[in-house]
Amino acid sequence: MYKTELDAAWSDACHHIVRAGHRMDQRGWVPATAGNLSCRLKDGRIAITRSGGHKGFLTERDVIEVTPSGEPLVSGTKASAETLLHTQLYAHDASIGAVLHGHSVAATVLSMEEKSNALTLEGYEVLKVFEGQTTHETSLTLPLFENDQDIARLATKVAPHLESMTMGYLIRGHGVYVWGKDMFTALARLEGLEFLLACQLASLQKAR
Ligand SMILES: CSC[C@@H](O)[C@@H](O)C(=O)COP(=O)(O)O
Ligand SMILES: [Zn+2]
Repeated sequence: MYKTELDAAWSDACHHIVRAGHRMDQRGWVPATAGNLSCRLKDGRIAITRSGGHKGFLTERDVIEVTPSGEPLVSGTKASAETLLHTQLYAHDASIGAVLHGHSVAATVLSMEEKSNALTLEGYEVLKVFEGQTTHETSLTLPLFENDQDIARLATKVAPHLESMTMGYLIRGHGVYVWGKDMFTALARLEGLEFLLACQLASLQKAR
């Protein structure tokens, strides 16, 4: 492949990340510098947001390349502190092309209210936004992991569950990870999920 084609693919990946970051910010899912976004190019390169950037003001310059084990390719650049949670998903499943992480109010509060190790959403029409669902008479269970500032250690807690997870998981008091075959799919899943989490939060508040 020629360098210009490689660069065009990189630009495209950055564009997807930047647009998704802006949308997540507009929806209130990534307050201040919270959240991180990545995608994997067809040639295997991994593009991820740099650590500490505001996702509402993302530009192409805030996207950096990391190796499959999460090391920045260019020294002096600092990849997301949670890069390992992205790269473990890419390593686990070759069909994953994008990973999104947000810190919405609903994901944060519900993950603290739920005391078990999973949160189940059921009976909602919007469950049908997820592929393969044809009725509201279904449920989606998201694994829920304890938060940990040691991301390598957190990744080891997530690892045994990778095989059984379909599209995402929650971290207690922290937020949500969602993935898909490409950025459009990951973003649509996140949007569906955030809607359901917001509904669940509203019914919890009503019940009190
Ligand atoms: C600034 S609060 C959120 C961070 O601690 C972290 O959880 C996060 O999502 C963003 O980290 P980052 O290193 O910018 O990718
Ligand atoms: Zn986070």
